[in-house]
Amino acid sequence: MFILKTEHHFDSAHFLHNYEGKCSNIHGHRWNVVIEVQSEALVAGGQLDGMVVDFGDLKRDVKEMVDYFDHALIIQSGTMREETLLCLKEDGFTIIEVDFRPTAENFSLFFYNSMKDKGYNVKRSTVYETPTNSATYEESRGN
Ligand SMILES: Nc1nc2c(c(=O)[nH]1)N=C([C@H](O)[C@H](O)COP(=O)(O)OP(=O)(O)OP(=O)(O)O)CN2
Ligand SMILES: [Zn+2]
Repeated sequence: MFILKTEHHFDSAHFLHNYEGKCSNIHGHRWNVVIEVQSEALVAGGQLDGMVVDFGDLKRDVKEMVDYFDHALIIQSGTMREETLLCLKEDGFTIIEVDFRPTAENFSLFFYNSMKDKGYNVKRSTVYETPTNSATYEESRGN
């Protein structure tokens, strides 16, 4: 089995709704996203001879997916008053609403599925919220 790994980061703010502790306040992270794709076989012949996929293509797709979230305030839909949201947007702030609580775990699943949707055979997706805290999503064996 061949496994290719690439990573890219984004800098964004978030908060955890219904959380008791400092993470209920708006704060920022450098989120590092590590994507691994797998294949039993290598391409034979042509430009991709001896590769699973071209690192260039893989890196471009991960960057594109991750850059969407860069320099934004990420909020779980329904966790901020509409008036507050409107004011922030009117004042030019970039707000990205997601339909999940923005935890490292949920982001790892989100990026796993996004890469799968792009056609990659994803092995696992890991999201670092801090240099020492990360969450990984991978499918259980048998799936
Ligand atoms: N299982 C999870 N636990 C927590 C998550 C998460 O995504 N998954 N997220 C948070 C907060 O977002 C928080 O920012 C991270 O908390 P913490 O580890 O306390 O952050 P720091 O490293 O910045 O802590 P310091 O001790 O102040 O350095 C909470 N939990
Ligand atoms: Zn946080």
